[in-house]
Amino acid sequence: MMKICMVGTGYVGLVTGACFADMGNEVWCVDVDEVKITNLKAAILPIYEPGLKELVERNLKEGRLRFTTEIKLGIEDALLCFITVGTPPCEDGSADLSYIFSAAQAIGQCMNHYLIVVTKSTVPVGTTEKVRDIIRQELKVSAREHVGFDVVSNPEFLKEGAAVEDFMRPDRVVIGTENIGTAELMKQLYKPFVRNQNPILIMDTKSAEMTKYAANVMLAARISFMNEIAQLCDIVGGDITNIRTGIAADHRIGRQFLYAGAGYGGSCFPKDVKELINLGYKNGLEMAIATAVHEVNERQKHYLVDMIRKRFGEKLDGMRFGVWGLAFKPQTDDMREAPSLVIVQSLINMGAKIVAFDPQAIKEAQQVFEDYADHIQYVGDMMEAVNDADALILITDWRQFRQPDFSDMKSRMRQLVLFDGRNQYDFEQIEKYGFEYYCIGRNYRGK
Ligand SMILES: NC(=O)c1ccc[n+]([C@@H]2O[C@H](COP(=O)([O-])OP(=O)(O)OC[C@H]3O[C@@H](n4cnc5c(N)ncnc54)[C@H](O)[C@@H]3O)[C@@H](O)[C@H]2O)c1
Ligand SMILES: O=c1ccn([C@@H]2O[C@H](COP(=O)(O)OP(=O)(O)O[C@H]3O[C@H](CO)[C@@H](O)[C@H](O)[C@H]3O)[C@@H](O)[C@H]2O)c(=O)[nH]1
Repeated sequence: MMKICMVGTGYVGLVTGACFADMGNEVWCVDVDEVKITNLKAAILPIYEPGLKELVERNLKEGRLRFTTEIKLGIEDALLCFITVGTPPCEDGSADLSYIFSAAQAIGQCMNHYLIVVTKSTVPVGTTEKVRDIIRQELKVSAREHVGFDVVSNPEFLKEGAAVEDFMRPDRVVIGTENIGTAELMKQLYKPFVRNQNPILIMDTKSAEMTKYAANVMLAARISFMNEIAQLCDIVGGDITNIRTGIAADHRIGRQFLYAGAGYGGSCFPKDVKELINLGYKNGLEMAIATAVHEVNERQKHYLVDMIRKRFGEKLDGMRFGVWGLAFKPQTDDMREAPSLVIVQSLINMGAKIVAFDPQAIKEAQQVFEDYADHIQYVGDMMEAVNDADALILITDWRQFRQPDFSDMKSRMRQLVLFDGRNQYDFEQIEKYGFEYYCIGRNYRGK
């Protein structure tokens, strides 16, 4: 059993804290957001994440997981303190490290015994050392210079929508430290999570920090690459789904993250690609691949809108578009950088009315689209979204959209036009019902 403090109780802090607690550790989750903490004490979660509520409820009840706004209380008995605050993008694309630095300051101000401070947030190379400097400085000010501590980089690789599963069974755990004792302790902490020969990788701090960016940008690059090939297929022919299976059979390429679609979104890929570009720029190196990954994704987010424009023209006044899926991916209510933001706003700006359904993200969407409220109607059932619609747009690949009742849709829609941003349907299946079908990288009409 280890005593652990999480500073920042968002996706990563809450999932990590709950999973550590579930393995028998004693965990305090700290956050500056009082409402969040009050709710969490009553097991009311700020996010939707499969399996997380049960985990929080169980560990709260059994006393291993506790919540507070007071960092002093959180680190009082702790041996490990994880920084899991946000690192959102600044205007220029660089990571905003102000939350990291204020967390480090707060830790330094109340630390009075040996503590290992772990940066789990995604941070650019050198940040963990800056955290060390800030803590050292704070200890000096409080004349507690004799208090020892260490810093470690331990980036997190969980995916939203599968966060608990990913944390409980990680492909690998990356630990960046130059200290053998700290490495050993971190290994002990993660031992229960590592199965099937999946490694715990000990490396230097800077490599650990960079590994996180390299992983995300590599994954984002696969998606942008497939999206670009898909757009080319729409011009010259070929079906991106065939091409995907054709290349995925090569073990060197593999099967995952090769799905063309409406573009990648979320709180990680877009910001991490931009930060890597920015880090290169600041250091005199043009990050040509990351730049292209970003640019292709921006273009991809407009691709469905371009198709709609080609089909219906510039002016969509009086037209009604059903939308299936608003979250940036299935199994989450997260709307950060979701492709739906670009698509819905563009269509409204062209005069359209939107009728939207998402299984989890409607509450989030209402906030995000506040300025567009007069032009969006939210419905609680996927079929309601297609009533009187001139077209249906599928943006997020929630499983429940996989096999809809096409004949019911046919009886409800004004025009049978379907824009599928996630290649969910077969042509034969769709055309049998008389739908005009547009998708990504399978639209070649000149055959
Ligand atoms: N969301 C993911 O799937 C994911 C996965 C891997 C890594 N990451 C990285 O992890 C970090 C956190 O991401 P997130 O999605 O969990 O963020 P989040 O926005 O969901 O949560 C951050 C939390 O930190 C709190 N906070 C801010 N300053 C604080 C302070 N000084 N003291 C205490 N709490 C404070 C905020 O109130 C918020 O609740 C980011 O760097 C992100 O890139 C995220
Ligand atoms: O083949 C694919 C796979 C994903 N996506 C899109 O890519 C985005 C990101 O998806 P995913 O990676 O599943 O979700 P995230 O929760 O953003 O997870 C990523 O970002 C996290 C935060 O850094 C990392 O920890 C994870 O390893 C990394 O996968 C979503 O918009 C998906 O729709 C595609 O378009 N095609």
